[in-house]
Amino acid sequence: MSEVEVGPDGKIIVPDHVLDAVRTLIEWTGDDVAREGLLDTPRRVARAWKEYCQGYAEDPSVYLSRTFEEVGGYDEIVLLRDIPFQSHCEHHMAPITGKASIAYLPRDRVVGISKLARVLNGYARRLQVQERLTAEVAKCIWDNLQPHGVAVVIDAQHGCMTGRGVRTPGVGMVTSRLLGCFLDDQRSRKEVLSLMGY
Ligand SMILES: Nc1nc2c(ncn2[C@@H]2O[C@H](COP(=O)(O)OP(=O)(O)OP(=O)(O)O)[C@@H](O)[C@H]2O)c(=O)[nH]1
Ligand SMILES: [Zn+2]
Repeated sequence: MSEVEVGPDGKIIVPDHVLDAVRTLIEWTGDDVAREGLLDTPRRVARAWKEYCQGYAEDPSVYLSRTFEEVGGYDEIVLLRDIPFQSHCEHHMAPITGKASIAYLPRDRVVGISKLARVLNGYARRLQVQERLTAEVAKCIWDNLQPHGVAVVIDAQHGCMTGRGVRTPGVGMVTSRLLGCFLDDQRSRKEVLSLMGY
């Protein structure tokens, strides 16, 4: 990822070639980059994209480095249900909006629950396909917490299918990645999917 410079106003300084790229796209779509309402748009668009894609500047596994072992012997499923998120598809750079449910069965330690949402956002704020996003979140939890099982289910709508192309608003894409006991043991799988509401 390229380094960013920040100005005295605390905002990212956008290099000229990035401004030019946005201007080129605006012109190509048919508008006039010199009209007043669009003068600052290239800078805003560039900064917005840096924010949409701020996951490139993060290593989500860092969020799972702080764990707690004193959990009163709790050894059941921990689930964060229906976490809203936004990502962008790598094919059209169109928004992917949806919700994710993330569960794990701890082995000997748990993590602060907000960290599961942080891991999700760390991967969502990149150019993605939903399948990879689902797999990356699951793998990160599996590798770093070494739990008995991990389950991630994502239900999302793709802007490239609603605002353009096939234009089918309201269609959800559902992906899942089950690891460990949630993959191997049918009862555990049923339990976690039912807690998630599936
Ligand atoms: N599997 C998968 N496909 C996606 C995802 N996001 C977007 N797509 C699809 O990526 C495909 C790209 O297909 P192409 O034929 O190369 O592009 P296109 O001509 O713009 O396709 P249309 O969207 O059908 O107009 C489309 O079918 C999209 O619906 C995703 O997260 N996972
Ligand atoms: Zn797309």
